[in-house]
Amino acid sequence: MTLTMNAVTLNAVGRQILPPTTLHVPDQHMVGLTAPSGAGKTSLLALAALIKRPDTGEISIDQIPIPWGKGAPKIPVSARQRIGVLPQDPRRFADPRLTLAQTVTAPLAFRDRRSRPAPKQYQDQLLALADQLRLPEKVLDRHPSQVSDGQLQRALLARALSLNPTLVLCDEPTSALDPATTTVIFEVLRNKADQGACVVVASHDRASLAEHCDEIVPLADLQKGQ
Ligand SMILES: Nc1ncnc2c1ncn2[C@@H]1O[C@H](COP(=O)(O)OP(=O)(O)OP(=O)(O)O)[C@@H](O)[C@H]1O
Repeated sequence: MTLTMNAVTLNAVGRQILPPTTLHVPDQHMVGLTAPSGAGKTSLLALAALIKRPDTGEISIDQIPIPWGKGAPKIPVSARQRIGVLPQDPRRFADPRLTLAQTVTAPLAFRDRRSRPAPKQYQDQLLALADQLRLPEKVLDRHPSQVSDGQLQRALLARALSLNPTLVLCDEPTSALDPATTTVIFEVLRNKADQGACVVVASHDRASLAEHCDEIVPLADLQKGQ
């Protein structure tokens, strides 16, 4: 999958919180995005994830522009399911009522129109994802409050990868994590890119970005000359 964002902007409460920004990420490519706090990287990722719509500008996936605005067709669920998102702040995002096994397999259950979590039905995928992210099997039956930040973050990345997305977007995936967990997460993302996905990682961890990404792009550079 390729992602192109052409001069996208985003407004909130009457002011522009993301100035015109242009980003192109080809497939098999992993881009590290850096920016000072509050500069708009979470906003940019929300646009790329098709969670928010840009106020101006255009987003294309595989060179096909996403239609927005009045009368535009709804973005199909199948298109959204090709996008895996790891949000900032796992503690806020994770549902405290679900076990890690239920959390990881939730997108599979949703895809199959199940009304409730069914991790037993997806045992093979669950164990493969847990193995990939070095998530011990014994923690899968625990709830978020019973696991470490690193284990929770790895479970949320497993969840983001559960439908084998071709676009992977991560917002500060390793902030406050130990070096071993950081390495696991970056290696898994690198593997996804090597297998053909387009990966965008916003992070302050320059050393990890330099080690694993194809390029590091400061957000300010995406806003020059627009
Ligand atoms: N819903 C909102 N209403 C008003 N302002 C907002 C809203 N969401 C974000 N902002 C503002 O927009 C700007 C960009 O926010 P964003 O979360 O995208 O930045 P960020 O680069 O991800 O920051 P951080 O690294 O601190 O998470 C910030 O100045 C923020 O205060």
